[in-house]
Amino acid sequence: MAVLNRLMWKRAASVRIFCTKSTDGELHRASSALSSVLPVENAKGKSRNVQWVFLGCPGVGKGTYAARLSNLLGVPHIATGDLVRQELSSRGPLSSELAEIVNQGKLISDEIIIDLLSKRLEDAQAKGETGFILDGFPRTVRQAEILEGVTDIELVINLKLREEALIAKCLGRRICSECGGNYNVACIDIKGEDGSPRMYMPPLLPPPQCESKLISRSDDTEEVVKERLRVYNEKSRPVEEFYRIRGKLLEFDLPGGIPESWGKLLQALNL
Ligand SMILES: Nc1ncnc2c1ncn2[C@@H]1O[C@H](COP(=O)(O)OP(=O)(O)O)[C@@H](O)[C@H]1O
Repeated sequence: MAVLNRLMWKRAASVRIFCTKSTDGELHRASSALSSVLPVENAKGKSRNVQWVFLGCPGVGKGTYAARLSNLLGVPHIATGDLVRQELSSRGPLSSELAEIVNQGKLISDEIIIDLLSKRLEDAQAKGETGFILDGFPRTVRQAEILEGVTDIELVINLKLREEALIAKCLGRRICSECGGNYNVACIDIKGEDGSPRMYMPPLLPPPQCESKLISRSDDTEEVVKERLRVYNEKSRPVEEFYRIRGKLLEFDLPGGIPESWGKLLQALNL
């Protein structure tokens, strides 16, 4: 109970960030909230609760592979993009401000994202979940520094795919508005050129009961996807280097769709 009280108090402090202009002090409060809920047993080797991060451009498939690994290893898959979308659909005080930023393809502030992540980790702690696979966080060097300051990330998997495939994959993405299933209607077939092999990614079509209920994300338009790629190169590419110099980065070039890539990814991860 004392732990919970402490968390609630820290939450109250970090929630105030929503109402005020951000300062380093407030970011510090948010990162304290984050450190108070991150699991520590892992570092002591009590159990194998992986603490992994997925990096990669929009549309590369971070969510797909992180979700599969989360099922396989029994650790929560925490996608900050999902946390942002939940906040948007809650129609809380922040939602219109966040919608504008997300629909322009920009990043939301480090303070807000850390606060959303802290709340999710509090829920994980309450449910007794241990370990995590983070997807979409960290996305700036500042976020990476904060995370590195509060926990020991073991491995960072950097998924890579050619840019023409990334755009087509984002534009083909569909979600079932009823069951939440993720599908992709794009059929990607890029001819091999200059020594690079042909890349074929078949569509991932929905079952008949979902077909009439498919929706697209509002930020998956061509203009916004291009802006998200630009922002990735500017703000998130340096995060790859941050982990590379710390010896934590595993580069993984996706050879094609899920059937072709999944087994190779498991091999690369020694699973
Ligand atoms: N770590 C983060 N820092 C800042 N903004 C974030 C972060 N994670 C998600 N977002 C916001 O949520 C949006 C959707 O995130 P996500 O689903 O991970 O997108 P993508 O498909 O571009 O990887 C991002 O474009 C950004 O506005």
